[in-house]
Amino acid sequence: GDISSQLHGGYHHPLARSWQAERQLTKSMLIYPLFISDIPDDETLIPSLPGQYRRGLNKLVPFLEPLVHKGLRSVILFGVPLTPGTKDALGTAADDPKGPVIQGIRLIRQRFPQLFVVVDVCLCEYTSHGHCGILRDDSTLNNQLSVDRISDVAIAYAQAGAHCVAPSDMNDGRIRAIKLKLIEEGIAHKTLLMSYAAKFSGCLYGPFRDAAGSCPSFGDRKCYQLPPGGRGLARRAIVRDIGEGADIIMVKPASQYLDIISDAKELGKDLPVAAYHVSGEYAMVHAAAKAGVFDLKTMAFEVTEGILRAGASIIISYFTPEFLDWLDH
Ligand SMILES: NCC[C@H](CC(=O)O)[C@@H](CN)CCC(=O)O
Ligand SMILES: [Zn+2]
Repeated sequence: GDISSQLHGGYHHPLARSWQAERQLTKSMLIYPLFISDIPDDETLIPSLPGQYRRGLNKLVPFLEPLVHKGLRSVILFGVPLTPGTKDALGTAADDPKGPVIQGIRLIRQRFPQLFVVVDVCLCEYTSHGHCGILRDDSTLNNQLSVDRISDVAIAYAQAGAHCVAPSDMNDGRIRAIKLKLIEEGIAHKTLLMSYAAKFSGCLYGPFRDAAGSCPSFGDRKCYQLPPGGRGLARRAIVRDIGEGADIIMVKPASQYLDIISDAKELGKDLPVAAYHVSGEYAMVHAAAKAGVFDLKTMAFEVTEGILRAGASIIISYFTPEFLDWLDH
């Protein structure tokens, strides 16, 4: 037949097939989420997040040592305050210098200087109401108070040694506020600002909320996380956050939002795009593999291939420890 109809020759060999991919997963693309609690010797399995644990400060180093040895390059920290009475309406504990996150930053920076430390910035783990900001009397978010508080927390984490701060709150204007305060504090030159720019509401965060104890005590996050159908809103949020000074744009969740990752790459073609393979997506792959739908490792790579194909070059993934092993063989 017509010679232009012949494509098979281009991918008949495994190496040629690998050449067809614009990006291939490497260890340096992976960021591993860590749940750090305020009970020093805590090491508790998170039932809804297979193989993942909540750990206190005393358990972090022994856990991380072998992973760093295997090539772990970056972690993203989430604080899990368990001590009763820690939470309040303002999320005061979020930037407690004695809290698990700030102490975790210092410990990890000191023991693993080669690790790139990303810190999630939000209030939902520290507020009594569980929302990602400060509320008005009518229970809607007070944008100005929330942005002021979130940006203060981001600065505290940066000053404690975070290489990167990543606000996952989805309050309007927090990227600009954080960038301005980083500049005022004279640390903008050594702090990467990664925006959860296109973060969608939905049912894929359940296991995380179990782990972090960050469920909203009433209502939901539909008025500040993006509506799943809102592709235009996501594009507008991405353009806005790039304009406000984001150094990396993140899309979250990942596997059901590949069009948004592709949009982010198009709109932010000069920035790296990150994608967060969230707790529900991770748990889904485990549950399906356990049900015999497919092989776990095969699917973990297949999901990741799609996320990379869509345009991401950084992946936040709970599969990171396994990928460190799988990528070596
Ligand atoms: N700050 C929001 C946390 C948010 C989940 C939520 O909406 O509660 C994500 C953490 N950044 C959840 C991540 C996950 O599910 O893995
Ligand atoms: Zn939050």
